Amino acid sequence: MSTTEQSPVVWSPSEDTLQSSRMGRFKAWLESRGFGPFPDYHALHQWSIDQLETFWQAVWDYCGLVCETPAERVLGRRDMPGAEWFPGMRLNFAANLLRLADGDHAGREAIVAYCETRPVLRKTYAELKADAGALEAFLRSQGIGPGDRVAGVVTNGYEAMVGMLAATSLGAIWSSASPDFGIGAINDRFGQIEPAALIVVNGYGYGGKVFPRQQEFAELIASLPSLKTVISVPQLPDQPPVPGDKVTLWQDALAAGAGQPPSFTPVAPEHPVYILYSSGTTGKPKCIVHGTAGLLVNHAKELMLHGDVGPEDRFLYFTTCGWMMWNWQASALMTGATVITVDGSPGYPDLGFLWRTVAEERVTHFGTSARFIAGCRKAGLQPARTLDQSALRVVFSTGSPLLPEDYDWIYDDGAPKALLGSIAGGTDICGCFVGACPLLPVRRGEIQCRFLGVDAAAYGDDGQPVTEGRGELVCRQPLPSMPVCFWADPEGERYRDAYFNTFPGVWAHGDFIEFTEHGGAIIYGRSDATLNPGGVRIGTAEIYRQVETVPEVKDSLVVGRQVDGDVEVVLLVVPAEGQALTGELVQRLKGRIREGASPRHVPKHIVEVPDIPYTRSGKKVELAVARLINGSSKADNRDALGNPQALDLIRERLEQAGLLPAG
Ligand SMILES: CC(=O)CC(=O)O
Repeated sequence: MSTTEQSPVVWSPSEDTLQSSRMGRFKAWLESRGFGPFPDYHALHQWSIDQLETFWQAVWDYCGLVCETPAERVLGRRDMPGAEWFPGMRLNFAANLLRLADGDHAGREAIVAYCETRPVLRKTYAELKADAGALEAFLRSQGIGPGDRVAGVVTNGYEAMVGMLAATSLGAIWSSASPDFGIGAINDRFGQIEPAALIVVNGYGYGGKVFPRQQEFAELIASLPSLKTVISVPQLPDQPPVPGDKVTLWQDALAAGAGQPPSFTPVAPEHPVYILYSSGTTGKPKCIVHGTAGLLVNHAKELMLHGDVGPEDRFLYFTTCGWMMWNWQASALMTGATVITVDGSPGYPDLGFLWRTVAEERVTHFGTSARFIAGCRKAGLQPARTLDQSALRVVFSTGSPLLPEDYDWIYDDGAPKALLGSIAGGTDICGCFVGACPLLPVRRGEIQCRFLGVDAAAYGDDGQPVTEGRGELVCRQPLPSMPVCFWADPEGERYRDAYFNTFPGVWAHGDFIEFTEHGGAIIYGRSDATLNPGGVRIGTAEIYRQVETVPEVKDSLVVGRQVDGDVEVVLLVVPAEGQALTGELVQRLKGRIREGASPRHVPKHIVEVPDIPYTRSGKKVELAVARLINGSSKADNRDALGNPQALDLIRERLEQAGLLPAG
């Protein structure tokens, strides 16, 4: 079957969208300047990678980004790693995020913050800017300056946004973690970057429960001697603040700086704006440093052009401050949209909560994870039938590959009128290589396109492009949001090792991908987790696609077990509520995998387990289970996992099944 038959069109842009979406207008704007003509999106994409410098300057100009001193050119050095973007420019990140905060837009809602422990908070652009200025003034009074790290242990709410804007306005570097991280996990991150300031909540709410954390956070403060000042956020309003002599209350910090506007201190284009972290499942997380201009221009392209987000829109991405989607969400401010933040459990009080919020808040762009969409499908939710979704135009999904059945769910019961934008990239680029486009149809099971300015391809092991079929996702030309460096990696060795060792001079992302005949993409999982039974490379998502649409299966994880120089496929299954892995279900799963994928994919062993381990940003940790089953001596960093006890239970079950190596 061709991919056209496998991937029918499930959504098409209207004539109006083709003309009036920002992407449509950008295309027309370029054509009116003598570029093109571009008969379709793919022609525009080709031009964007052929004329990389003209393209990125056009994004900068069209999106209305601001700088104090323009760049001498778009690209200095072109090498990867080490490409030099916008040399000579001086700019400020927060000034760009707040570029529409004055004039007519000042009174518009900038942030609507939903929180399990406090009432909904609504703040205008004028208020957000004023609070960012006040907090910046307080930070400065504490001796915080450009290049210092300001760390946040915060929930996805108003204070996180104000903290980030205050820090980046003064030229400091923002880095955040979620307060449900263990102290060890936070220390693994912030201990490396030595923050000068910390903004920390006194606890948080999740799933209807309250988690006070003052004592643990006091220990965290004691373990970070670099701190000059700490600001305690009253996330649990009835609870005491985080104790300590460096601590100022949030409201006192704002009062101290009240009336001072943000300075919007100009910095160089490569000046770090964010430090993000790899998941760190073995050893300490890598500290990934993102530069100001590159991240900004790439987010402008992704949000305004690919996402079609603008000043009239209402944008909700469900995330925590420990995931790069938080930084992505924050950049929606530069579009002038209202950002609706939600902190707490996506399933509290029930799975319908986010969908109801989308309807009540007239959200135009709703972002979530593939896991959440699959959960809604499995729970039989039908938001499209019961809620007013007339405002909703785009649903974004990321975190893991979105199954074809989840496209069906969105278009039957979820949000049938919306463009379903499956987007993929990651922390490494704080953005996407492939994703949504308002000018293209959505095909079942396919990501719509390569993003503009992204020279993505699938490479075979020989370092040549694969024209048909699967390969390593690579990027052959510099992308502005590739990291400027890793923290504390002066020779750039860890950075090169992470992305440029497989194919010198070419970014290898670590995803196993196929580009389709429509110019779309399908991701089959992480390339380091691919299975090789009989020497044939299989992506883990190929098996999840078959297994996770069986109603009796709640969750699953697949790994390769090395036996006598070959690989056996081992599938772990968490049965749905009230179900068990019976002999009949095992046979049905095998049959389904054989038919839907191939006989090669059929697992040799299928084992029932109570839970699947996930990273803190919601990704299955296949490699930790692979290490376990293959007796690897590499130690797991349990702090990196959201539910480390799942690994212990899997160890027990694998042992009972005789699948662990002796000794
Ligand atoms: C955009 C992404 O790729 C986000 C993620 O999965 O981490």
